[in-house]
Amino acid sequence: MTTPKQTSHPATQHAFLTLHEIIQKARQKLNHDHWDYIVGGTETETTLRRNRAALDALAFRPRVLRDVSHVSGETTFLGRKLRLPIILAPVGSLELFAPEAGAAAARAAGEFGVSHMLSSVCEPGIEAVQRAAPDALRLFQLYVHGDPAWVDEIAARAEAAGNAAFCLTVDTAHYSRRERDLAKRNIRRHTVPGREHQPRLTWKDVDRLKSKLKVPLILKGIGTAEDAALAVEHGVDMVYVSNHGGRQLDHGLGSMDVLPEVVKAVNKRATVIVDGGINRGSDIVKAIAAGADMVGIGRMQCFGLAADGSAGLVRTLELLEAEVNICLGLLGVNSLKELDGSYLRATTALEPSGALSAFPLLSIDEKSFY
Ligand SMILES: Cc1cc2nc3c(=O)[nH]c(=O)nc-3n(C[C@H](O)[C@H](O)[C@H](O)COP(=O)(O)O)c2cc1C
Repeated sequence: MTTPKQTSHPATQHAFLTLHEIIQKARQKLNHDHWDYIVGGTETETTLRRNRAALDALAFRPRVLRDVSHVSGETTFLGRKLRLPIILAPVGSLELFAPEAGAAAARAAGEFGVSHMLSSVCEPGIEAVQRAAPDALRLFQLYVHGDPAWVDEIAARAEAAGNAAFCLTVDTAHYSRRERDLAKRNIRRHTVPGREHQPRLTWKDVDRLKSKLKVPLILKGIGTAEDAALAVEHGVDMVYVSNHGGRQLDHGLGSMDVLPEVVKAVNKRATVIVDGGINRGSDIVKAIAAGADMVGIGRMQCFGLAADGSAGLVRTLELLEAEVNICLGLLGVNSLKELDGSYLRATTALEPSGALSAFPLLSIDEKSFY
């Protein structure tokens, strides 16, 4: 197996030898409000748990004796070579618990070699993130909080700042009831000015945006084959399967249960991205084997940043890379390209699934309410 490049400081490597330790450190550093903001979902948190349940219900079918001495999780995305098929998913309000917020995340992405998608509700904003990480593969995600002229102005700024793709999040027509936040009166995000534009969006807005953009258009929050097919018909370049990490519609399917129908409907006419519960290298491998081109990482990104800023996030990515490479080698392949559905089999999950069930060595009570 090729030795993965190590880019974090030896002290950071020594401090975090497992992803468990990253999360444990994040828990120690975060106050209860910020912890619950990150780990929480909507109402019963069923969609959130189903994201993990769908991953946990897939087992691998390994092949052996195939010379796996040159394993690599590399891929090409938007014309750039990446070390892993990862988009650091858009996360709003990162500044609450990570001082440099989107700038720290973009810098980590550039330093390690993955892509970063900045949320329109994340500090320090488009131009400052460009200055912080000019060479990183940067993408931009928008919540529509204004009229078409407002959207066009932001799209033009995102393009001028070198963002390689523009993403519209479409699973937030209404802001959900996230009860961990509500019960603690942590409700700043529930009352954003201009939010009334979001429920009015239709496919006509997608057509309008597509006709204006010079960079590829991504729709984030696709949850059915029907909408995936519509997206392709409307010229969307990338279909992003997501339920917002279980933070929007409750009682939805896990993203990995939706992925196969979307892959089939898209039929290679667009790039397919998936997120939701992807916390481990083996989860990344499962998603790619099931037909995704790229995966989004939400909460793991938050934990890495909370644990140790940009360095903590680079370390998180290194650990994910180690897990991906070992998983690929043990499956009998040297690259992601060799994966397909034959490496997966449906099974039953062993543990009750939850935001932290990929980390059984932790003894953090996910359900406790502070
Ligand atoms: C704290 C937090 C804030 C988020 N903010 C945004 C956002 O601003 N825009 C967006 O499209 N998705 C947002 N998401 C959803 C993520 O982009 C992503 O879809 C989700 O986190 C993936 O699931 P995971 O956290 O299990 O990896 C947020 C998620 C979290 C955890």
